[in-house]
Amino acid sequence: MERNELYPIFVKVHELNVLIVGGGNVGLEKLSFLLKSSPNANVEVISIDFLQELVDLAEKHPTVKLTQKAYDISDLEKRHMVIGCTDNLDVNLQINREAKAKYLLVNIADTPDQCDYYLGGIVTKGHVKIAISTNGKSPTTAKRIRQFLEDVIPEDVNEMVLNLNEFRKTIKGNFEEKVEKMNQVTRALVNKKK
Ligand SMILES: C[C@@]1(CC(=O)O)C2=NC(=C\c3[nH]c(c(CCC(=O)O)c3CC(=O)O)Cc3[nH]c(c(CC(=O)O)c3CCC(=O)O)/C=C3\N/C(=C\2)[C@@H](CCC(=O)O)[C@]3(C)CC(=O)O)/[C@H]1CCC(=O)O
Ligand SMILES: NC(=O)c1ccc[n+]([C@@H]2O[C@H](COP(=O)([O-])OP(=O)(O)OC[C@H]3O[C@@H](n4cnc5c(N)ncnc54)[C@H](O)[C@@H]3O)[C@@H](O)[C@H]2O)c1
Repeated sequence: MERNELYPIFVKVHELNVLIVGGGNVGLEKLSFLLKSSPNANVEVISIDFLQELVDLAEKHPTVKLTQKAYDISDLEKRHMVIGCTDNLDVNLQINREAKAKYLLVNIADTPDQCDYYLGGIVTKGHVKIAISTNGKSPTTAKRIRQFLEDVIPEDVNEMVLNLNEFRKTIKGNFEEKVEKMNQVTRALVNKKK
């Protein structure tokens, strides 16, 4: 069977510069998911025209900038990541090519073979964040697993994180002793009831 070789990372998009090219339905979907998880993401959306819904969403997020123009290579200056989602295949291919030449991470929405990275389904419970990918095989499955986990993971998992964060500051000893202590107090979570 083909392996999933993707390596997930959690990116500080509020400290990076993200470019989205294309302000239509797909641009709106990608921007919505990005802002849902990262409301202060630094994003510029460049597009010939914009869906009104996308304009309304951008107005609620001061770190989102909209620029009305056709894409050209200069738009890739000072970016860390790029998402291309125009309705012009040639432009999307051009974005992919030009971004790759600059060693930028590029995603051409809904086009797995043109992506250096995929956007995933995301579950957020306070400080706990879980990202889901099906290796690009079934976004619908990623969405359903996201909905399932949102339902079954309790909201107060965040309390555990905060409590353990406090507790860990009180433990004395070397690194091994601390790890042992943290494992001791959380053991009940994984020991199944007999
Ligand atoms: C997770 C999520 C995040 C997000 O969008 O931010 C996401 N797609 C979502 C939903 C969704 N997208 C589509 C449908 C319609 C049903 C369907 O086709 O299944 C639905 C479901 C719905 O809307 O109900 C259309 C679609 N998408 C892709 C293709 C091409 C293909 O599959 O080959 C097609 C067909 C286009 C066509 O037919 O022309 C490809 C990609 N979509 C990905 C991410 C990446 C892989 C993620 C992974 O590894 O699993 C990848 C590879 C690239 C990328 O875009 O990053 C978000 C759910 C968020 C959530 O709800 O939590
Ligand atoms: N809508 C969907 O649910 C869906 C699903 C799967 C695939 N797709 C595909 O994804 C692509 C985008 O779909 P969409 O629904 O977002 O299209 P759309 O027409 O709603 O939006 C495309 C956007 O790209 C912009 N654009 C076009 N050329 C540009 C350029 N040179 N520079 C900058 N901006 C430019 C347009 O101004 C427009 O805002 C299409 O190829 C479509 O076939 C769409």
